[in-house]
Amino acid sequence: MKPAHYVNGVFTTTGTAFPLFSPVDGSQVGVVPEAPHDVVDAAVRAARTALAGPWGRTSVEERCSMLRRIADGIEARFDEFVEAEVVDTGKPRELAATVDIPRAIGNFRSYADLAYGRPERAYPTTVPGWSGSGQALNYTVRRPLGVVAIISPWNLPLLLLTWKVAPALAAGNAVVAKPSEETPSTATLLAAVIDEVGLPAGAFNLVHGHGANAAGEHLTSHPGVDAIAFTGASATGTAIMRSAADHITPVSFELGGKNAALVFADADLAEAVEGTVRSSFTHSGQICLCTERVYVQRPRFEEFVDALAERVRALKDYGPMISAEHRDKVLSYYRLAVEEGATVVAGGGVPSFGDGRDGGFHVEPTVLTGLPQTARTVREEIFGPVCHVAPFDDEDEAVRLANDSPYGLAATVWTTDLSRAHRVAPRVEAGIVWVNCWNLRDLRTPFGGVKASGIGREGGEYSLDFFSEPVNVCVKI
Ligand SMILES: NC(=O)C1=CN([C@@H]2O[C@H](COP(=O)(O)OP(=O)(O)OC[C@H]3O[C@@H](n4cnc5c(N)ncnc54)[C@H](O)[C@@H]3O)[C@@H](O)[C@H]2O)C=CC1
Ligand SMILES: O=C(O)/C=C/C=C(\O)C(=O)O
Repeated sequence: MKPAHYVNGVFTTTGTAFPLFSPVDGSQVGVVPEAPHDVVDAAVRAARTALAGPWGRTSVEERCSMLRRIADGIEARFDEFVEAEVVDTGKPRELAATVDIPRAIGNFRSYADLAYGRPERAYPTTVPGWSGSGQALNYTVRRPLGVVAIISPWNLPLLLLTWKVAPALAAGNAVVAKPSEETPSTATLLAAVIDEVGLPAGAFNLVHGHGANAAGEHLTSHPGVDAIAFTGASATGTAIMRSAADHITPVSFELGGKNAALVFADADLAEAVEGTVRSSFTHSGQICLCTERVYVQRPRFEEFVDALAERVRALKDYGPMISAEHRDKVLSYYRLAVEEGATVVAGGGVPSFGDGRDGGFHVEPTVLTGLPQTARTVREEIFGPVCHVAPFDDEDEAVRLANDSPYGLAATVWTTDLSRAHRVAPRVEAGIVWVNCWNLRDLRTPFGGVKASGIGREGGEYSLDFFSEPVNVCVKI
């Protein structure tokens, strides 16, 4: 299915088309329509109208049933979704088939369960001295925020889009979504499924296009938008927040990370190495949760670096960077690392496959050592298949190094000492701390970051809270 906007229940390709390239071999695989301002305006208007119409009158039971049917609809077209995700991102098919698409289905099912079973609190109130009984019943009802703009990135396109769309719809909002300009295909398929399920026109709208000075910015600065949920770069979060400030629009932000792994000398080293291969190199490091800083307790430092480097040199079946631009950015960090004095213990360049992939946007999985904590390579998010490994001496130093970052999204602690795990985890300034694992996700848990890694929490009830407004009703008895 070719990328198309979906506005008020109608597919359209209005707007200048821009090319879509395969990250695997650099070939052009399609075109994407850039939504002009009037298409974005029409989407926001359609969403507003939907709230005043049948969509605004749906019960939570009806919405949850629709969410389940959307999940079924994605499942019925599973292979088509996998193919579209692979074409757009170049990620290994297995990753799309075992993570991205199943997780999108899971997002709709889990929010259907959560929204349906959601309790609210009531407070029997007595106010001494109040004329009459002085008694009341206070209870809370939740009302949707209204028109919600959802802006999603290219790294986990359907997973991250549906992570926001599902709770937004469950809570009764009308959605205008803009996926990344690099990955429009699964979002268009999602619109097709939503169309088949028969959501009232305007409840879900999709516009394609770029971010700054284009469809994305027009949407996030739109006075008709009541809330913005965004996942992407921290710098983009800053820009969106500026637009949102004009209308005091609430935001939920999942931003970048420069995530640390702490490997203590008592860790199961083989497990820590294998875990770091996953945490640093899954999807070629293009996940905000990926580890880019590894700190290893000094007695095991050399052993860890040798074992990690050997595993990383053996990685062969990895995907490309999303674009030529992003590849160039990652390679500029590989050069910067050397200028800053790094030792490149694995990778560091561009691979040669001897086939069509040489026209694509691959970079080598890379392990660095030898940089000071102040190096830009150690402080800035690279978002590629690279980690820097440095030694530490004791627990306090490990925590200090982990926290010495403008970001605070995720961290991993590798230790067999349970007391240490419980001591260290709460001291790390991050939204998520994994112990002896990485990216083991439960969709009910709070998800988000501190410092430059975001604002607010999504996941489970946290998303339902963001996408709704609590209203206190006080009934005098
Ligand atoms: N989840 C994460 O943490 C992600 C981090 N990144 C980082 O960001 C860098 C840049 O990648 P991009 O694709 O440019 O990420 P980005 O943050 O610019 O793009 C994410 C989404 O925001 C939209 N957008 C961009 N500027 C906007 C604006 N001013 N107003 C409204 N919407 C806007 C984009 O069109 C896209 O849909 C990457 O090199 C990587 O380091 C990128 C994607 C995801
Ligand atoms: O929810 C997950 O499992 C993964 C989330 C990843 C991001 O938010 C990201 O890479 O931006």
